[in-house]
Amino acid sequence: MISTSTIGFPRTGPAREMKKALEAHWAGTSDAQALLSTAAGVEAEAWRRQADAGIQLIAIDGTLYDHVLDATFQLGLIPDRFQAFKKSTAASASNASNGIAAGLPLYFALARGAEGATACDMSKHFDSNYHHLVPELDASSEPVPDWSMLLDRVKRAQGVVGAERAVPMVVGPNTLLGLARGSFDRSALLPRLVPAYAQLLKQLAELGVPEVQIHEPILTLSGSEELAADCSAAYRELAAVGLPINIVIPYDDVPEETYRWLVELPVAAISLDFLGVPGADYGSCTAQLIAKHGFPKSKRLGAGVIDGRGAWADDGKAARLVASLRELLGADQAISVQPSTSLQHVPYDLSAEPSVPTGLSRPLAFAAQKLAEIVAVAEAVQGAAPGSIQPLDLAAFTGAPEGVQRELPAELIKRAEPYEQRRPKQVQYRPFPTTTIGSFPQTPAIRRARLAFKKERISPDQYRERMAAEIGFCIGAQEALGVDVLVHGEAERSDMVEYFGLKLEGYYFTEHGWVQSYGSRYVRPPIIVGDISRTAPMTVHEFELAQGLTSKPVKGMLTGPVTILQWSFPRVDTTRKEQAAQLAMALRGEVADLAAAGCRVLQVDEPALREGLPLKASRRQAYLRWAVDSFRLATACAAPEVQVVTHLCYSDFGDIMQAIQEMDADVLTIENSRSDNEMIVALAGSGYPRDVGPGVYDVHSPVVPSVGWLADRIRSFLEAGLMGGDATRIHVNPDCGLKTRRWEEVLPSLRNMVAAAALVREEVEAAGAKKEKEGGTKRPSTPTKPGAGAEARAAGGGASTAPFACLCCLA
Ligand SMILES: CN1c2c(nc(N)[nH]c2=O)NC[C@@H]1CNc1ccc(C(=O)N[C@@H](CCC(=O)N[C@@H](CCC(=O)N[C@@H](CCC(=O)O)C(=O)O)C(=O)O)C(=O)O)cc1
Ligand SMILES: N[C@@H](CCS)C(=O)O
Ligand SMILES: [Zn+2]
Repeated sequence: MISTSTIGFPRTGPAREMKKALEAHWAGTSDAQALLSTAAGVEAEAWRRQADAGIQLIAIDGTLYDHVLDATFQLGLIPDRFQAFKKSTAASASNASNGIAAGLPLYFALARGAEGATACDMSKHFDSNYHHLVPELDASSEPVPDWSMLLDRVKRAQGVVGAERAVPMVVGPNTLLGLARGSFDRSALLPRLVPAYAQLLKQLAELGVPEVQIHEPILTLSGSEELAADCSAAYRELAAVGLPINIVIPYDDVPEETYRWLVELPVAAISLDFLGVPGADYGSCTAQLIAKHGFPKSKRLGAGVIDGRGAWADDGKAARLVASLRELLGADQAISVQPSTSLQHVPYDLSAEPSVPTGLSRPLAFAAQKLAEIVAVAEAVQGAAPGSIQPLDLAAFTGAPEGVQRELPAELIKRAEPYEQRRPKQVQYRPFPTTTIGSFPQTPAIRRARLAFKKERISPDQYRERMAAEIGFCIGAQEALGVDVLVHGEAERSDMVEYFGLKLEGYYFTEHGWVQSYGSRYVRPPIIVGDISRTAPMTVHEFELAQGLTSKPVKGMLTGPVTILQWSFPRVDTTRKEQAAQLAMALRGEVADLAAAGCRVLQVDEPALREGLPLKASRRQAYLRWAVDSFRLATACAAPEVQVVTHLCYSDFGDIMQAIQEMDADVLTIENSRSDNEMIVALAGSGYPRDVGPGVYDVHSPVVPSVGWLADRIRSFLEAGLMGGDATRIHVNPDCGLKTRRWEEVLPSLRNMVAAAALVREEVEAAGAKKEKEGGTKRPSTPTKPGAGAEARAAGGGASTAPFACLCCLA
């Protein structure tokens, strides 16, 4: 009764075929049919690999961009602003032989935005570094399902692996609603979605699939216990179709109360995550839940025991776990061995790596290797020899445990002076100072140069010169645009985490270990294999080059310890907390070196701070404590005069406002533009007392925002009451880095951003002057808290023309 199954596989292709095909299609160099044909090839290759590995029930995965978008799109839940695309899709579908191809302009408009329609918001998928597109719903949302994409995929899969092994997968209705934004009543909308899913199940049954996987990770969240009645009703209706359902719940254990009713659902199989987050200091409670409450004999237990999102091989634990489940539930209990999450979170195949250091090739496992592990575990347990899988001695290759930074030293996490005292000593700004988040376009030329350097076709000196030229160009461009606080552009960083991993001791790097981050954007997470330390400065050279070219402040630019950890594959022999502390100590050295090199504004990005938040409310405080303390450990050595900026993006931060304040940064730049000022309202509402740079435009869209549109955004910050209307404390910047954009988009976008800031600045100053004239009231842009003295002096000396008043001007 032990079988094998998957619940998702990398959708990238072994050699990033999907990325290349998508980018060619968007660039207009390949048509829809070429894109669909590449996608079909990539999908077939993935299914074939799973079949060849011996997996019995193969999840029929695949997407052109994002699987959550696929569900929203096929349910026809299209926001009104895309009406024009909807109509043109309908028109071309009626003429075209291939309706899927005809739908692509609308599909990609939802994903990437288009003229007149901003893209759907993008958000972290649970606590992973994958990003889904957020469904937008309202009370009147009515599905208009067309499941052609999925049905077409299933038919193709049946041709590859046989009808008996091809298991379709779809994001479930509870999860879709749980991830959606908008004003709607979940209980009212669910019954409207369910018939659309039932229609899919009927069509799948007609195709002769053995079962369907309905992915419901939303059931891992605290609060899911309240879904009992709605979810049970929905699954009763779906089960009535007669197609066996496997409800798949990855990313964490389910809350105990949820487990109680989950096992009663009329489904054929329940797939649970037995592992949770790799390296977390808390474990998954799934095995305990089963031990305590049992598991119904009538259903198959999908045992997610192979780590779907860690890079390490199973160490024998999986077989032991399955064997113990079998002992508990009986040898007649149907159990399927499978990954804890979709394997989309790990690279495709370790054997593609040209050089894996000795001692690592056995313990590491990517998607292809994990398939073999699934089969080996099932065979071992079936053959009653779970011990045949040898445990690994992790300490043997991860270095001496004595080197581990176990605690965060309390005396090192406080800055020398409190915020109120140090902020007046830092760089002061005119109203609406403009800046960017760090990266500028990673052009094909930059990537080619890096490749040439790696392949030793150019010397280290030539590569350094190339990067220096990029920095020069970048500084020149920002000067010409009139940006106030400059950045060096991050040309030398292939990725903001990979770069630091490469410079730090304790990491292993892959050459082909790509993992999809969103759409056509992939990352190569470095793998932590030992204790982490810094052996030399990592960013000082580039900072000095850039600062040497301008008198405006250039931001020192670092990635924070939590983000480096979160976007690496962590060790599993020590906790994440300990690894974050090691990273923080290494970064602390860099902060000191940057400050010594004259850095006045230091940005430490923590976009993954929220991503690392445990899904269960009860586990959050402990995480936030060490996460915030790690950031402080890295930054607290900065002198009071150094302005510490942090940047957060890719998440909603409403529920960690307190932690954000505790980071003790002087300036917070935060993604904002896709979420309708939600963050601004939250910040204004909480009376956040420090400088804020809310993103004014979406960096994921190729659309160049107009001056008028940007000015409205900036005005809306004042209207929301941000910083009490003190415009010198409201920084104007894009949502995130510009590395994915082209200069042709960046230059006009930034030009418009600077112009919009100037426009609203003039308005604010004119309004202030008028008020002053009328009643001698204070100018709205005059700060009343820290920085007031500096601003007053700067204003006296012509604040509206000076880009900023720096420390030396104030001396
Ligand atoms: C901020 N984000 C990040 C996340 N995670 C990270 N680890 N890093 C992040 O920055 N998570 C949240 C968000 C997600 N956002 C993004 C945004 C952009 C990307 C991205 O652009 N990824 C690139 C990666 C490309 C890359 O690193 N390339 C390497 C190798 C160069 C290369 O591929 N060379 C080619 C030949 C090139 C040629 O001839 O033109 C080759 O080897 O074949 C490099 O630059 O050195 C992407 O393009 O996908 C990711 C996440
Ligand atoms: N400094 C980084 C932050 C990304 S979250 C960048 O600009 O790309
Ligand atoms: Zn960002």
